[in-house]
Amino acid sequence: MKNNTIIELDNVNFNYGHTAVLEDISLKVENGEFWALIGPNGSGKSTLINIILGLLKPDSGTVKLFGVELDSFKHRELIGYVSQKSNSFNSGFPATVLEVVRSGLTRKRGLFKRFSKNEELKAIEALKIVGMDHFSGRNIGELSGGQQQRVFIARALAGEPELLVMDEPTVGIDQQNVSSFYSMLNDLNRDHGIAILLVTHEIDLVTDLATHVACLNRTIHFHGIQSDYKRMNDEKISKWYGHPVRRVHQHELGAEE
Ligand SMILES: Nc1ncnc2c1ncn2[C@@H]1O[C@H](COP(=O)(O)OP(=O)(O)OP(=O)(O)O)[C@@H](O)[C@H]1O
Repeated sequence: MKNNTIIELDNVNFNYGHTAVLEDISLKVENGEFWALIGPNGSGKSTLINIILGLLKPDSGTVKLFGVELDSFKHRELIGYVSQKSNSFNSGFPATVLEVVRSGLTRKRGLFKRFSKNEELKAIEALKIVGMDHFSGRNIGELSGGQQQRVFIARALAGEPELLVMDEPTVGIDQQNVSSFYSMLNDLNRDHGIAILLVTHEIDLVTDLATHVACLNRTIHFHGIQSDYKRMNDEKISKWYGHPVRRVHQHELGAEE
């Protein structure tokens, strides 16, 4: 299903009771783009994701996915979702890495049928993409948070999505592994052409990866290409964030451009 515009929000409003949480949100995500959605705590990021996933209905405005109005959209398999709470299995959880990834395929096979060889290969392929194929026989609960999160990306990839939506997938992952996690997302986007919508608090690191940035605090304060976001001064960002923000630039970290 090829459609250049993957997500199209037009004047979307959403309230919890009498509290306005999202106001006048308009945003377009095109095929192959990598969007970082940033904003302070409580700014409406998860609410917006839930609207895109069809879990919440906007009070007004329109949402189209792959060119189709949300109410009529049937191809949920085109969207893979990874939440911040995926990586919290305890060590005794009785499922192997391969089983977790294969469970991403069940929608297509129907219950109680055996997995075909082809599906098994798809699951292994997805694990290879996230660099976790050598863990396929291990119990999911024995892996670190970062490794579990890669497995959940593989699970989403096994369904062959065209868009990957992630809500703070690096929560609980240590800093060293966060960088390699983001570089894996970069490969997914560039080499496999998968569009990404990533909710994150990592306003420095991720904006070197994302092609586009949307800044949300109840309404969208900025949306556009990464270089324009980088050019904006920190005072402007602090203003809509509601508290002082200072971005650390790569050259300050001594990293090569
Ligand atoms: N089920 C709910 N009922 C009422 N209010 C809610 C509900 N869920 C969220 N809210 C409120 O809506 C606002 C937006 O919440 P949301 O979780 O979308 O923000 P967020 O940007 O994802 O926050 P965070 O970065 O802290 O995860 C907050 O003020 C929150 O308290």
